Amino acid sequence: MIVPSNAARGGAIQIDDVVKIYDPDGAAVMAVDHCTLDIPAGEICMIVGPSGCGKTTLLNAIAGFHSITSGTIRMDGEVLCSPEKPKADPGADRIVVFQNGALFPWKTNLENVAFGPLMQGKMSKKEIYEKARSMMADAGLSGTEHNYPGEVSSGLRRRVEIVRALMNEPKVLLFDEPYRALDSLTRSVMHEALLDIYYKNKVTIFFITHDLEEAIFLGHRLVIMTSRPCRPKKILEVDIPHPRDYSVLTSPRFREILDETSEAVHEEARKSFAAGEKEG
Ligand SMILES: Nc1ncnc2c1ncn2[C@@H]1O[C@H](COP(=O)(O)OP(=O)(O)OP(=O)(O)O)[C@@H](O)[C@H]1O
Repeated sequence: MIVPSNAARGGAIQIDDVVKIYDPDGAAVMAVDHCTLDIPAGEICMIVGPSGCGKTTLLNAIAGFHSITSGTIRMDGEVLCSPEKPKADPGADRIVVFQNGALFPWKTNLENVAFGPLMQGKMSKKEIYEKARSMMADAGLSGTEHNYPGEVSSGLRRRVEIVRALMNEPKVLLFDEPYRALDSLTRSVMHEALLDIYYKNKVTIFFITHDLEEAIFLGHRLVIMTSRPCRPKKILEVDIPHPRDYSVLTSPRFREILDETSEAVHEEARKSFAAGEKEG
């Protein structure tokens, strides 16, 4: 296994036999079915599955937005949620990166990045701004500090979103199809931005996507989910070394992994379509 090098920082997620049933006394929609998955600290774990299979439900359970019905989710061995406490407490250690429109348009990029820690008041204003500037520089955002989000390209805006999340020193970043509906060129810029920032921070990344090529390009590991209710159908290490760049997309190994996985993904997509799940 290609183990990323930040186990010390934490952020390992253990999903153990998790079930989620919405509206158990009424329509009883089972979204997650006895799902077990261990994500080591610092891994980019790509969750691939058809529309409506239950991926977001799992992400929301980790983030603490929704309860689970049974099973346990732990982070670094500590229980986040379980039958005794079905909903995890949301926390700054697990942040959902909202990729579009979550920046305050009336604040500069620097003010956006500094906003969370300023609200928390745990550090001095001077320290916060120093840290914000340094993290922005690391993410290739020098020179954009005093621009408003609307004044920079969408690629730079997305970097600002991620840096804003990282200012809180999370252990886990959660992404829910952030690049869906973007054209492939813009997506490739986003992927580059994400990996650039990841290489400097090495947080655990739980990343949901429909797109197998995106999953293989970014991930240390692919978790292909079944159609609803979701549970891992196939888990595969992506044994292409990081750091990666776009030449990976044309490499023979990339094509081989795509061949090995696309049938599993399409089979689940067909089942999902036949079951009438909404199209994403
Ligand atoms: N609050 C809710 N009440 C009832 N059913 C729900 C609720 N939220 C989600 N569902 C259902 O649970 C199933 C899984 O939804 P979920 O959003 O987790 O899937 P997904 O894989 O993230 O889908 P997509 O890729 O389309 O975002 C779907 O059938 C959905 O309609």
